[in-house]
Amino acid sequence: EETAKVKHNYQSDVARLRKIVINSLYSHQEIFLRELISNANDALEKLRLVSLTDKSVWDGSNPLNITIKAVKDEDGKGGRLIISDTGIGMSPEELTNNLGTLAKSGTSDFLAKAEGGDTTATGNLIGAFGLGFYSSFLVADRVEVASIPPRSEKNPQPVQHVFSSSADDSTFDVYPDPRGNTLGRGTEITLFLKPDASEYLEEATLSALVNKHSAFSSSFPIYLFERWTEEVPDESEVPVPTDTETTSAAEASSTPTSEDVDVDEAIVEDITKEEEKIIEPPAPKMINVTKEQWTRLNSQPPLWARDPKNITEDEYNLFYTSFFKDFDKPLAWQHFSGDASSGTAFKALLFFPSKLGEDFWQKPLEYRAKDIKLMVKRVFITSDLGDNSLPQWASWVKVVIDAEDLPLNVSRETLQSNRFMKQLRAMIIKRMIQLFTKIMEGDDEKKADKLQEVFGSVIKLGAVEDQRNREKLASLARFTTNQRNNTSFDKYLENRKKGQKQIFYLAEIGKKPEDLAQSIFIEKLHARGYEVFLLTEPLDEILIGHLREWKGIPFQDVAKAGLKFGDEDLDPEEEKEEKKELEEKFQPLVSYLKERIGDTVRDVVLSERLVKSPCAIVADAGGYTANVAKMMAAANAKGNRGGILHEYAMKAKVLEINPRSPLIEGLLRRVKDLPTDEDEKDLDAEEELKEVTSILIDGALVRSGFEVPDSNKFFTRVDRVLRRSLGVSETAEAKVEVRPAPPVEPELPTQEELVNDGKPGVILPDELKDKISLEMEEIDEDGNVVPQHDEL
Ligand SMILES: Nc1ncnc2c1ncn2[C@@H]1O[C@H](COP(=O)(O)OP(=O)(O)OP(=O)(O)O)[C@@H](O)[C@H]1O
Repeated sequence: EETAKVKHNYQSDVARLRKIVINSLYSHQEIFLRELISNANDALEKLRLVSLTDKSVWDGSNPLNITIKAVKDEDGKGGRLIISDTGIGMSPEELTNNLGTLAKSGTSDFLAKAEGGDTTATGNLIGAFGLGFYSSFLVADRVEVASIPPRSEKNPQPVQHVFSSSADDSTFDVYPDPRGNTLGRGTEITLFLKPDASEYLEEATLSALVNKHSAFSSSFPIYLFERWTEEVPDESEVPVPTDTETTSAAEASSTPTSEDVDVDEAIVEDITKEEEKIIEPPAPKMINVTKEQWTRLNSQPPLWARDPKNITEDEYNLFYTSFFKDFDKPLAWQHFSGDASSGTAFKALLFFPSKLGEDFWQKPLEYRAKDIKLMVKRVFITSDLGDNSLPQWASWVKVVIDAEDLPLNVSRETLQSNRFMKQLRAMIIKRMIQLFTKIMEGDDEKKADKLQEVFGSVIKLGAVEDQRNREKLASLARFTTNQRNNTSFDKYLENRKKGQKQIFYLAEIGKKPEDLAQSIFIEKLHARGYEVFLLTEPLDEILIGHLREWKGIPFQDVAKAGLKFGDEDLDPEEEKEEKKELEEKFQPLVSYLKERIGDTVRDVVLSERLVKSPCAIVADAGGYTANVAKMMAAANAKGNRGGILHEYAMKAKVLEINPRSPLIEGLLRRVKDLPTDEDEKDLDAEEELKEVTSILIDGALVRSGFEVPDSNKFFTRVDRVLRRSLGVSETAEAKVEVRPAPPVEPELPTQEELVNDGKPGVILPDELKDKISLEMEEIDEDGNVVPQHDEL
């Protein structure tokens, strides 16, 4: 060849990706066709977009389409598959950059995962990530891409180039196409199929595959080259008179050679001859002719333009997976049309995926919608809504929307200020909430559960983020309570007790609802049959903080002061009397504790919320609950101190004691027994009581989810109390004899010492130690084994 080939090395990520593709996606071989068609479709869309502003690129006359042609080798075994488009094409630089490098962010992480054998990653690989061009190597040993950009003012003399690569090369070549400009414009991808991929040479297979995966993925026509043979009367021949001899002569010409005819066929032939003698006149002479034709595969109008009544579930699923390149079927969809108030008629399809991509949760606040495909009269315009982009919580939704009468040749900037575009955002969100509601209120419980599983957090995020739709989204949010799962705020209110003027909740991030249900803060509520929301997700408490109330009823953190059952007024007289008595009775203990509590808590009160537990630490209305204190501590560890307010909030806690707990009664007795007279002071008893009190307060902190201020002291105290109850001396120390380490040894060990000492760096399990002997070889700088010296 005259033309110089330029050899390039693949960027290392490409080499890795190709390897993963070839090794791990073997069972998904067939996706290559969908990926290549999708690339061709993109190239055609780009051409059409460019031509809106530069007519020299495409004047609208010559066709925009995708063609597929299979060419079998002469020997009938292998062959080539050629996929062409008349799109934007690629210059030699673009061939090198687009096909030789991976420009996508997050690729490396992704590849590492897939290489580590993460099988969910392989599914994502096809879906979220998209393999694009590299999927060619699933079916091809070698791929040649010939491409030429359109003639334009900037590039008046484009030259058709070829990118060529084998599946196992670490390099690729780019060179001028020796055939010259055969394409005119666009790209032609030739796959030299692997021996085990020869099924993709069958037109029926190809046609079925396009119908399955790609029929909807392009609005440009996709043509398949079909070639078949037909038996037709040979019109070139003069009609033959009924003459047996000519017939057998004609037959002889189309019969295989004698070597090919086996015995069975010879017999069949005999029978045929017999029959011929009976049937007169003989059939006209037939010949085989080869017929060829380009058949359009995707002649149906796009799915969104069709009547929903005539569309099957399968069709929606297939459309979704191919159009949005998702590996999994959608969870739900809505097909709708209408006239926006701007006067623009449109048809639209909205899908909920069956899971949220990892990239969404990694950075939900930076995530931008990328799957809102705006079409005008079936022509793709943009998926960039610019300033009208969806709020984060909704940005994962997948929508195709086809407007009838938007001006086609407007720039993207003017498009964004178009009224229709401004309405689009609100319209999509409205439909999303509608679809959420429909599923939540529908009969399909499984689907509703799945919806909560996948989108539960997103709904809560929306309720926090989207003030306008807060009510609606919050009403879709579901929580676990001490009584049931999947409870909405409305359902909670239906279950409210008479007089109850608060919605009770308890929050601790990361805890399991079952564990939270054991909390001392809900002991009494639970025992009395009140329902309490158990909030365990980070967004839950934030949402409640934003809402403050539901239908006029305020939320009450049950770990905070201010909890009211609401039926206190209904308390019988005697109970009120009893309460007063208790307060008087426990007054000495309360006073004693108030002296002892120091900095940890602000006040000591008799508890209304405890049933079995002796005491609890409850946050003031303005203070931090244990949950918030933990989050603040984590934030402070990163260096931002909250100042005085923070200090205050950390300390704004109250110790509640349970007058019905025997432990507290016992404590009261001890306090009362303390001699008050200076002379009679029993220092031991005083000290003991102090210790017991400290343990009780610390225990209350831990039980209530807080940290003890000094865990060392705490355990020393516990230790002392244990000794006392075991009758062990409180001062006796552990008998210890510590042998000091041998003296300092600055010399490094010799090789021999090391070798004899169980071979450094190689650790064998005990049971193998005497079965395996390791032989050490010395290796010189060039990597050769140095001959061992004879042992003396
Ligand atoms: N038929 C084509 N015509 C013109 N350019 C193409 C064609 N096929 C691929 N390209 C170019 O090569 C680039 C890389 O293609 P590839 O299929 O690997 O990834 P992609 O299409 O960008 O991403 P994805 O397949 O995930 O959507 C494309 O972005 C495009 O610029």
